[in-house]
Amino acid sequence: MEPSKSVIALESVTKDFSLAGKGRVLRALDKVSLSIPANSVFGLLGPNGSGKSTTIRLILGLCKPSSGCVKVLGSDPLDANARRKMAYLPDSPHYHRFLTARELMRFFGKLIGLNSKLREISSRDLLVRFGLEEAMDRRIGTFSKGMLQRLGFAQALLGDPEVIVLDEPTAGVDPVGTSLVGEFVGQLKKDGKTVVLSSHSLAQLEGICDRIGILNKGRLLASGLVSDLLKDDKAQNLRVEGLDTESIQGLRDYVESKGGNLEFCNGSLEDLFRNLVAKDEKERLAP
Ligand SMILES: Nc1ncnc2c1ncn2[C@@H]1O[C@H](COP(=O)(O)OP(=O)(O)OP(=O)(O)O)[C@@H](O)[C@H]1O
Repeated sequence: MEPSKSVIALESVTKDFSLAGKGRVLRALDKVSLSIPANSVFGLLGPNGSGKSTTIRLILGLCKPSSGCVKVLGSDPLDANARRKMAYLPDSPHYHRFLTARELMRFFGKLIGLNSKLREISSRDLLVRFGLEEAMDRRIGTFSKGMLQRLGFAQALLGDPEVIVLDEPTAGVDPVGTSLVGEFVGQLKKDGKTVVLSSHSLAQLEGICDRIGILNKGRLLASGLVSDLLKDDKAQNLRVEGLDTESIQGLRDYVESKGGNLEFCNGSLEDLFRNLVAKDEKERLAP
């Protein structure tokens, strides 16, 4: 997709950080280009230090590229109009313990400029939607982790944003919380939103994202539709049970000698990720 049609576009973005006192720079992102179309769920994957948070910060306008260009909804991420349509949920938001859920929603509603009527209606609707109806007048300090997670989702949706950025939404979350993230993101997609999320949890992202970008040491190794990337990946699995390698080979020879085909299925996102990172590491070591 052309960058102009993207909701989020990075064009050859490099981000260098100067290392204080060392007179050197650290290249956190190296000529990264990616394009995220409207109504997609884009997962940023990568090992520690690969540049996921830096990419998110650039998209949110919290830092500027050293070179290259970032556009959100066709504008600079610092453009007030673009910012109004963006929401961000950090991995572990810190809310004031003494506020009630409703007060917190009012507070954020005020911050984003909702008038008092809309603030009240949206706060209530969102708290109800995320199962916090009974708890909306309780202090946040008494909330369980799951309730805090749901409150975070409700807060992120105040102002009806078009683009929602979730930083590591599945980090440190149990399987119930993880499936809630899946449901939440699935609903956002149905509502026509564009979602960007980062994670180390490959298996979880596979069910949630329709597009991914894989980063390693600041380089974007692959990006696109999960289905296309997995189709292209050379690592495929043969799904058979109870056979050793020799028998599988025998089975393959036999089937092929009869003019038949063995059924292959796509590898997992985990395989794709591991293969790409291993290949990149090998290339970096090559003289
Ligand atoms: N403000 C900064 N000053 C100096 N170096 C930085 C700064 N922010 C990030 N870096 C470096 O840039 C690289 C990419 O960091 P980034 O936080 O984007 O990676 P990440 O993929 O989000 O990592 P993690 O999964 O561990 O959170 C790392 O080497 C990091 O140390």
